[in-house]
Amino acid sequence: MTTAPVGPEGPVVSLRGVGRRFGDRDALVDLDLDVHRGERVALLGSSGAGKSTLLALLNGSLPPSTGAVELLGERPDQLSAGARRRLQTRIGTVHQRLDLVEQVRVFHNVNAGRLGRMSTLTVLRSLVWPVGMAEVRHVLEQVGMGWAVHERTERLSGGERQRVAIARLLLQRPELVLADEPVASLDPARAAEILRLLTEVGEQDAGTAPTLVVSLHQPSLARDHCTRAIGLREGRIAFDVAAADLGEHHLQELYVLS
Ligand SMILES: Nc1ncnc2c1ncn2[C@@H]1O[C@H](COP(=O)(O)OP(=O)(O)OP(=O)(O)O)[C@@H](O)[C@H]1O
Repeated sequence: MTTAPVGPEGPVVSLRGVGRRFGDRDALVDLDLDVHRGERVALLGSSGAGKSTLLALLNGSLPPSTGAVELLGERPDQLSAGARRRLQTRIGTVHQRLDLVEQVRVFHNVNAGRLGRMSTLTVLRSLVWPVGMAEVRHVLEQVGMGWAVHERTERLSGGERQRVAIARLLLQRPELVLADEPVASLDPARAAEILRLLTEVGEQDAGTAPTLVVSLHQPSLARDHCTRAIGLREGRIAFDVAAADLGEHHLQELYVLS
């Protein structure tokens, strides 16, 4: 198994001729894509364009139907289940549904960020005697939730839950951060704040530039927080431009009904 981080030159994500089919429907068609360390990529596209499918390929949870997906220098579809899980501990994903356990206290949810690095015994023991509380407190403070360490997760608002999910990511210290519409239900100020936090996840250690792929519906957020914008239309790349160059004509390509 290769565990060394990908060198600065090697792409964090490399897709060659990648397609994904569900039954008789093509969700993604013949994608070629490289993402390099430090890039912040916004994925734009109308509903059903293939954004979530692409993010599932990028976290190794979904194999491609055709072509090759390489993540952090490895082919997840060619790894054993154990090696794939280890690879996935190096990739942090924030889903729309956040995947928090509602009935437990916040520190348990944050501590789940290191599950891949702890033995099963330590995981079970930590349910009773939580480990690493100082670190948990620290990452919660980073997202402005230091007060919530012992709160029950079910009592938190939607925006607070989102911050807890990001604190969990901070503890995981992933090399690649993936986020599927993380700000879809937030007001503009909160949306900007969550994106700022997401771009900072990888900046904890000196010299570690964050690599982020995030699906968004608001082009202004892509321009403000990302370096690159990729438009998906009907499973294909419609454009791939510097985020600063994202213009009205790009969006028309995506959102005008055919
Ligand atoms: N598990 C699945 N089974 C069957 N079809 C699927 C599955 N996942 C995705 N699809 C189909 O693949 C296509 C792309 O879906 P995907 O969820 O990737 O789009 P999206 O761009 O993320 O859309 P949205 O913005 O609505 O979340 C859609 O036609 C969808 O119905």
